Amino acid sequence: MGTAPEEGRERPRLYLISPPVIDLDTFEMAFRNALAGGDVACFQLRLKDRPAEEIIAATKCLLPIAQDAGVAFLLNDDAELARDLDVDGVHVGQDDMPYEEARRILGPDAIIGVTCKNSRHLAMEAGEAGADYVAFGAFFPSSTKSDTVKTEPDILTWWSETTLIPAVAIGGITIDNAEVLLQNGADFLAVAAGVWEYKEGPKEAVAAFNRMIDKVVANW
Ligand SMILES: Cc1ncc(COP(=O)(O)OP(=O)(O)O)c(N)n1
Ligand SMILES: Cc1nc(C(=O)O)sc1CCOP(=O)(O)O
Ligand SMILES: [Mg+2]
Repeated sequence: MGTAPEEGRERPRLYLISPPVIDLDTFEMAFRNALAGGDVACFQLRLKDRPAEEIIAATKCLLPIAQDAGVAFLLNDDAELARDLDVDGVHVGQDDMPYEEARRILGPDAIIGVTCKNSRHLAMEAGEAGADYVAFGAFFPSSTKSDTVKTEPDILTWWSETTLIPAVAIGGITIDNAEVLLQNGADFLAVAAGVWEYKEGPKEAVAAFNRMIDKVVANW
């Protein structure tokens, strides 16, 4: 991972979120293509409200691919399933389970991220509790999730000046709108539709995000 020498800030990275519903046969190839496109830090399997068997089957197929590529694999919502499937961690929202419970289930080494919407208070709470990252958003209208809270990029500036805990930016992020989030201090860009629905395909989307990140970092 590269760093920007002037500020000692880590190079921001891409955090892929799966579509909420997938056809595994098709998605496996899309996933391989995405990971072949360039640097990806993390993948979150977010099969929203799908049966456990579907999540288990998708994890068994996709986890080895992520591991081969050095990409962390997180489940959305379900810490117990994350433990049982031996993935790298879980993302929990405010209506899922408290961070502390997820940590108790998954142990000290798991990656646990917490949704903080547009709330400085929630982020401080999650950070003090020990979250590995806090997620702010939605910064832009999302075609993937409807119940979002509009969030302004300056929360990322405040967070990056307040703490070293990484900030994940999420919600409607595309290659065309992401730069402001990087300029404000996002450590990770969490993206679903902006990759899976990119007109030239997921591999080119990941490549284009990485080119954009490199361009921004070069000007720090
Ligand atoms: C990285 C990241 N940030 C936010 C969310 C949203 O979590 P949540 O509020 O629990 O909503 P659902 O994703 O469960 O619908 C996320 N999943 N990932
Ligand atoms: C899972 C999720 N959480 C959000 C939040 O605001 O907390 S927005 C979102 C959807 C991310 O997908 P896309 O990149 O297609 O908008
Ligand atoms: Mg959730």
